[in-house]
Amino acid sequence: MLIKPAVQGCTCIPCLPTTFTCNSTTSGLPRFFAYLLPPASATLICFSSLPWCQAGKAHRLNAEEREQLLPNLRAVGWNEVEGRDAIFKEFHFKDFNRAFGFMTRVALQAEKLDHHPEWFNVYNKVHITLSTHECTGLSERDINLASFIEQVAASLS
Ligand SMILES: C[C@H](O)[C@H](O)[C@H]1CNC2=NC(N)=NC(=O)C2=N1
Repeated sequence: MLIKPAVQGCTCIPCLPTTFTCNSTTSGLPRFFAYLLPPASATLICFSSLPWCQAGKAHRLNAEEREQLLPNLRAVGWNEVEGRDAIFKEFHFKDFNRAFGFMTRVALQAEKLDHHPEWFNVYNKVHITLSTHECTGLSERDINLASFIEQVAASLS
């Protein structure tokens, strides 16, 4: 079942992926799988049907949600941090301008979402760790921000 972003989807993310497939409900909320294009090999990311600004307190992802969401992020280079409930990815760009441009675009969206990455930059490298203070661990906010970050990185490479 295909759903147009204008009808459903996470309104917190303006740069919505192009294709949505509707799945069964989880915890009473319909969930949507977005195939991010590019990259050519489709990446599967799940969004809540509600933007988190309306979704109340962030909750730590449960085992079922992790099983559903993390493999797709692992496939594009995100890894779980050892000893901490967070995800990490290292990005490489052609030069400092591209790295800083990437950070600027992510920063503006992070501020809009009120969800901020922990990051480190030197020259063309950007290290990003995502975790949610509010629940001291990984929440859907991190998955959504990682998805946005992937889209920005793909648009710059
Ligand atoms: C008060 C303010 O809304 C919160 O501290 C926001 C800001 N940025 C945030 N960023 C992250 N990564 N997690 C949060 O829980 C969070 N909360």
